[in-house]
Amino acid sequence: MFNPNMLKVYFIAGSQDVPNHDLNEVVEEALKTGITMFQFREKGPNSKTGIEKENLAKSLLSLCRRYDIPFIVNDDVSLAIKINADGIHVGQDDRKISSFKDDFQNKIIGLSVANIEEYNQSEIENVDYIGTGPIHSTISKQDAGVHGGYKLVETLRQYDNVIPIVAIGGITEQDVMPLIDAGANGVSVISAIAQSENIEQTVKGFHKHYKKF
Ligand SMILES: Cc1ncc(COP(=O)(O)OP(=O)(O)O)c(N)n1
Ligand SMILES: Cc1ncsc1CCOP(=O)(O)O
Ligand SMILES: [Mg+2]
Repeated sequence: MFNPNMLKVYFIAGSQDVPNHDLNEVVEEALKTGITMFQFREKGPNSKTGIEKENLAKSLLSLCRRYDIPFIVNDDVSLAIKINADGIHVGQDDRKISSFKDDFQNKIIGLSVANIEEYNQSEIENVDYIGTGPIHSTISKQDAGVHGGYKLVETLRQYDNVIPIVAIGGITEQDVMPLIDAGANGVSVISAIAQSENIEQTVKGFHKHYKKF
């Protein structure tokens, strides 16, 4: 089911990231123009909860299905199971993968890993990819911690030359080449797409840099 090419232009968003727009419209535009995976991250100030969150998740899931793009849920394992999402992304402080991995057979499991220490304490054998960052400073996650630059990816790639890595944190299209050079398989972005005034141009801009490889 999982293929590392899915990490190339991995869009992450929740309604809080598009305060003046309908998230369904933003995600549909991004799907139409070539994102390779989507993560529903409804989290932080002004995000939806309960039935509103669930209904939004369901409508975004059906949009992703229409474009045949994997729909991943951030953090909320119960929601992912309930709506039959294509996968789940968890961090170091979220639920342990061993506690839910049986429910995600043939689905995608992503884990945030920022450094070797986190790598060594993680159930790497149970994950399809790792999300590494923050590469740069970010406006989209208040507790993202100190940004570590391309070196974060380089260090993890030297340690494990197989695990698919997606970079995250303040990424724009100019970062694609150096991140791929550092060993990433793709980039994940919130604001570069969510705040774009021309989503088509932005998504195609990311893809353009892969064509140089
Ligand atoms: C692809 C990807 N990588 C990293 C993260 C961050 O996950 P986490 O550290 O659990 O933080 P929250 O996103 O839950 O605030 C991610 N979501 N996606
Ligand atoms: C979820 C997450 N994890 C580390 S940085 C980050 C936010 C990425 O958002 P942006 O692409 O807007 O910097
Ligand atoms: Mg998390």
